[in-house]
Formats: sequence, structure tokens, C-alpha cells
Amino acid sequence: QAAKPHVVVLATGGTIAGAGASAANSATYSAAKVPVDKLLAGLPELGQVARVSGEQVFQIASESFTNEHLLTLARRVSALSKQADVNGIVITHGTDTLEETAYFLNLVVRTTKPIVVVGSMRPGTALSADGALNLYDAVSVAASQDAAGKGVLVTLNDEIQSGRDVSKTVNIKTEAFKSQWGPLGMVVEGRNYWFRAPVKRHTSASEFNIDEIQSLPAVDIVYGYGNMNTTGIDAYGKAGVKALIHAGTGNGSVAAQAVPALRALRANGVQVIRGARVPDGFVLRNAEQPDDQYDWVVAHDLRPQKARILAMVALTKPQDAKSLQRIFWEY
Ligand SMILES: NC(=O)C[C@H](N)C(=O)O
Repeated sequence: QAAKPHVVVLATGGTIAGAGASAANSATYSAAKVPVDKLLAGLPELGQVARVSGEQVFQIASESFTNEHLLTLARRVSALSKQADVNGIVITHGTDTLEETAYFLNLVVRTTKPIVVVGSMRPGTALSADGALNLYDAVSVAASQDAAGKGVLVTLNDEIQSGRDVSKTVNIKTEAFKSQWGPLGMVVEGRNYWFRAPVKRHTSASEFNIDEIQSLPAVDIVYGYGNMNTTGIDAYGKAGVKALIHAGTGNGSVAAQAVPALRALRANGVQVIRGARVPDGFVLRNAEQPDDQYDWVVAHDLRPQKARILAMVALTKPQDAKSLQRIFWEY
């Protein structure tokens, strides 16, 4: 037992810690109910792959994960990653914003040790609950040498996904987390099967470091549609955002009536980042809008919620639109 790798499970809540009134409640239940000690005690099989200890960091549903939660969690992950007696870290998390937290950690925690974020679509009280196997998979990946240096990982539905690429794509099925670039591998019965590795900068190769980040700047998102008005854009400008993500139609196209409002924001020093509401593909510079002329940035293949995370992290340091665009290509 002592020879097994030590994996710390940081629990933050979500459905993986949820409980429903009856086993038939797969969708109607309360998230963030079961404490980490009970989660781990209910899964003695974890002892086959690791020596596991648990910490309750928060007990919340992930739709309420604030920037303060991100900072607190990342600082704890960073501190643990520097401990010689810790081999890997697992974060249990609600699935609604799991992709944002995984990407945030991927950008700011300077380590090569495995970090795995995991959630579930059904509470542990439900028929065919998926949390137990997802957590077993997460711990076994976090305990593996071969998971080191691959950035923050996400395990659900037997897949090992890159925390950068993965998104929640279905809100009711257990097969909910997908990446348009495909999973990195699969985890089956405590063994990892790898098929690809991330090429974007992450963790130990990042220029960002949670140990040097005091706070995150305000970055918000406006949603594009044909009849959109400029009320939201103007309000965010007045509120003092440092960057605004435009979740545009198609290839990040922007309604004609919204363009002057976004240009006015940019003239006031706000970074304008052109993303897309289309789930897959990527936004090209100077297609649909003249980004060079307007001094705008494109979000590359990042969905608006992920572009928001990268923009916040990037803008913890001074950036002009060129350096911000460089960061969007590299991370
Ligand atoms: N499946 C889940 O975990 C959903 C829940 N609302 C959460 O994100 O905390």
C-alpha cells in the first residue's frame, strides 16, 4: 500500500457529490451534498491504484464557480504539486463549468505532475450513476507516470480528454464531454491507452503562474444574433471590462449594427475578441471582419467560455492586441 502513488482528491462539489430523493432521479437532485470523505469511503477500489487522501475545497454547484473559486483552487493545486509526497491531483467538479476550470489550471499551474478534473452527469444515488467509475478513472490516471506532462486532463465516459480542448456538449447524457480534436486516450480498468498529445502550451511550459497572480481582470461575453442590439456591449464597456468576447455567428461574424459599438470599446482600450457561437471549427483572422484594421483578436478554436478564461489569464500582464493574439495562437 505504501508503495502506491499518493493522489490528493480536491473536492469542489457538483453532481459527482450530488444526491437525489430516489434512484429514478437521474436529472432532478441536489448537487454538492456528499462530502469528500464519504465519496472516497464509498470507493474502496481506489486503494488498488493509489494511496488517496481527500480535501473539501468547496461544496458548490459549478455554475456558481467565481473567479475567486478559480484562484483559490489553483493556488491549492499549485502548492500540492510542489510537495514531494504528492504524485498526482484529482479535482472533483460540477460538469457545467468543468471545462473552464480545467483550462484555467492548464494555463497557470506550473507542474508536470498529472492533474485530472472529473465530474459526473448523474448523482451517486441514481441508477447507472457514472461518478464512481469516472472518479476511479481519474485517480488511476493521476497515479500514472505516463500521464505526466500532458497538461490538465479530464476523465469521463472512459475517455481521457485534454482540459484545453474538451467541452460539455450534451446536458443530459453520460457521453457529454467531447473535443472536436478527439480524446487523448482511453482509460480502461486502471490502464491508460494514449493516442495523441496536446501541442498547445500548458502547465510547465506556460508563461503564466498562479503563484504570481493576485486577481483576474473583468472579461465578459456577448452573444451574437442577427437582430442583436448594442445594449450589452455598451453596458459592459461602462462597467469597465478589460476584454469582451463576442460569441459571433458562423465564422465569428458580427451583426452590422454591433460593429461600431465594438470599435468604440476598442478605441477605449478594451480588447475585442472575436469568437463564435458555433461549437466546432475555428475563427480565422480577417475573415468576416477586418481584424488588422480594427485591432481585434480572434479566439482561434476556443469556445467563448474558454476564450474568456484565456483572456483573463493573459490580461494579468499588459498586452496589446498583437501580443494577446500571439497568446491565443499558442495556448
Ligand atoms: N452534472 C453537473 O455536475 C451539473 C451541476 N449543475 C454542476 O455543474 O455542478
